[in-house]
Amino acid sequence: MSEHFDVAVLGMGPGGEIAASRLITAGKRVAVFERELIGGECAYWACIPSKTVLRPGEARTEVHRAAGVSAAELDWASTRAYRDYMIRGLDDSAQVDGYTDQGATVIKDEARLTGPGRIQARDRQITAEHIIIATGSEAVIPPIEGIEKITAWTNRETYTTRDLPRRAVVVGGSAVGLETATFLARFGVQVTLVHRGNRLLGREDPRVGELVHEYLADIGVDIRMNASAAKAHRSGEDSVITLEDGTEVLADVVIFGTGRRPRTKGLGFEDAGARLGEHGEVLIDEHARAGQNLWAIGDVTGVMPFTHVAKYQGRIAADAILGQAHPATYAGIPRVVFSEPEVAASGLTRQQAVQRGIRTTGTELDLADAIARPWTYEQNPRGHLGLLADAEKKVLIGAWAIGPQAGEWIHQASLAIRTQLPLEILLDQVAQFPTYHEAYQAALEQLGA
Ligand SMILES: Cc1cc2nc3c(=O)[nH]c(=O)nc-3n(C[C@H](O)[C@H](O)[C@H](O)COP(=O)(O)OP(=O)(O)OC[C@H]3O[C@@H](n4cnc5c(N)ncnc54)[C@H](O)[C@@H]3O)c2cc1C
Ligand SMILES: NC(=O)c1ccc[n+]([C@@H]2O[C@H](COP(=O)([O-])OP(=O)(O)OC[C@H]3O[C@@H](n4cnc5c(N)ncnc54)[C@H](O)[C@@H]3O)[C@@H](O)[C@H]2O)c1
Repeated sequence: MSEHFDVAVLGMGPGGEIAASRLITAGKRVAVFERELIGGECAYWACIPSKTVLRPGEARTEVHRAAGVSAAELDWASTRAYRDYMIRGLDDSAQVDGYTDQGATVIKDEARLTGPGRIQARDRQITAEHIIIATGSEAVIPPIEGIEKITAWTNRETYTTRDLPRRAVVVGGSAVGLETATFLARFGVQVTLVHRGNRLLGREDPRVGELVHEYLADIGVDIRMNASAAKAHRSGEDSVITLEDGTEVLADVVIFGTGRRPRTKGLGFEDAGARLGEHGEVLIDEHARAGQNLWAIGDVTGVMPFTHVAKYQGRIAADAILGQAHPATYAGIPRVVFSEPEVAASGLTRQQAVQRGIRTTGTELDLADAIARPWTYEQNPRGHLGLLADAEKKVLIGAWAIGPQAGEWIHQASLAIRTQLPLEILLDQVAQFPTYHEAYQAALEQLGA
């Protein structure tokens, strides 16, 4: 006999958690399914451990760069201990109890859909009026001949490792690759970064890639551009990657930051009415609807694979189920890479704007030339801000920033892009002196806003 619920949530990463919590609070009868750990990739193997282990290196850099303070040393054993605390020792029993106490039915098993409104988890049959698919994504390792012979890690092994390797090859020059290279290099690991594109962070403005390249090279990362990992073999203790031009790079471990794929295979989503896109993602409308009473949120949708987007879509879907539908809009959502210093972007790149036929004006500001905060913050100050405006509508359409805490101060641009705030209002904003936010006024004046 099957059990019936108002809503079933498949996958309890950040997207599933937000949706489930909202629905439980609204009094719905909710069943949640999780095949691994409640909290998902983000909480145990991705955002949380990576940002936790990046922070000591960042703090040490700040100590070294601030005038009048010295002697900061990194300690892997205590960093690891704090990381393990932050990832709850890979134990989600408190989360299971928490949801159970709130009245949800927690099923720690893999679920698959067997038809509209029907779910199976092991031998348990469940029906639900609404189903939310929140099954996330999984790391992709490119098909490389000989890969089985080497020590190959993804983010999972990297961010739960007990011991640091002495030498690492990091494959992929996007968010995972850059954050991983920064973390390891800061802890004294000899890092070679192999990237097949001609610039790092290839989806961002080319200037961002250039600046990131300089900063990463400065901390000792050996960067190989236009280089694709073609073959792999083991030589004694070494894992060896042969690049397409025949060059060999060797290390104790090869870490892949080569993208992720939506987790949809074999889960019966199409039988329940969902349509999958060319990368296997569940296609959704602006309410996160994937079919009749079927919803999808987070990485599985392939819309913007970030935790803040998974959480946003969780709110969108839950509100639609609760009869308070409001459409999602993805304009101006920030994209931050927690390298050193941080890289942040929002809205369109110039290339994307041109493709949409927008006439643009843009500017780039070296923060040290324009504002005081970088100088009071550190010696030899770092930081740039780039702004892109629609020349006809006179609104901001894109922004990028590199500098200490850029992930915090990008939000001013995010809000302006999202709300299409007129440039003249933005220019009339008065930022606290001396802060990084002052860069916006300087850049807007340079832009001739
Ligand atoms: C190294 C790394 C660092 C990152 N850092 C950041 C960051 O700093 N900021 C940021 O915004 N994003 C970051 N991301 C991206 C972020 O991790 C994802 O966007 C986010 O986890 C997506 O959330 P989700 O809920 O869609 O899926 P997930 O977190 O992937 O969770 C999905 C859950 O569903 C479960 N599941 C899957 N299939 C089933 C099934 N059939 N039945 C039951 N359960 C199932 C899984 O076990 C998992 O727990 C990072 C990613 C990586 C790899
Ligand atoms: N701070 C954050 O918000 C954050 C941090 C990490 C990851 N993430 C998210 O996680 C997802 C995965 O990130 P990612 O960096 O793994 O994926 P990605 O898809 O952004 O980038 C993968 C990179 O690997 C390169 N690559 C692929 N195969 C290669 C090969 N054989 N040799 C050399 N280079 C190769 C690609 O050209 C690409 O640049 C992204 O969507 C990202 O947004 C977010």
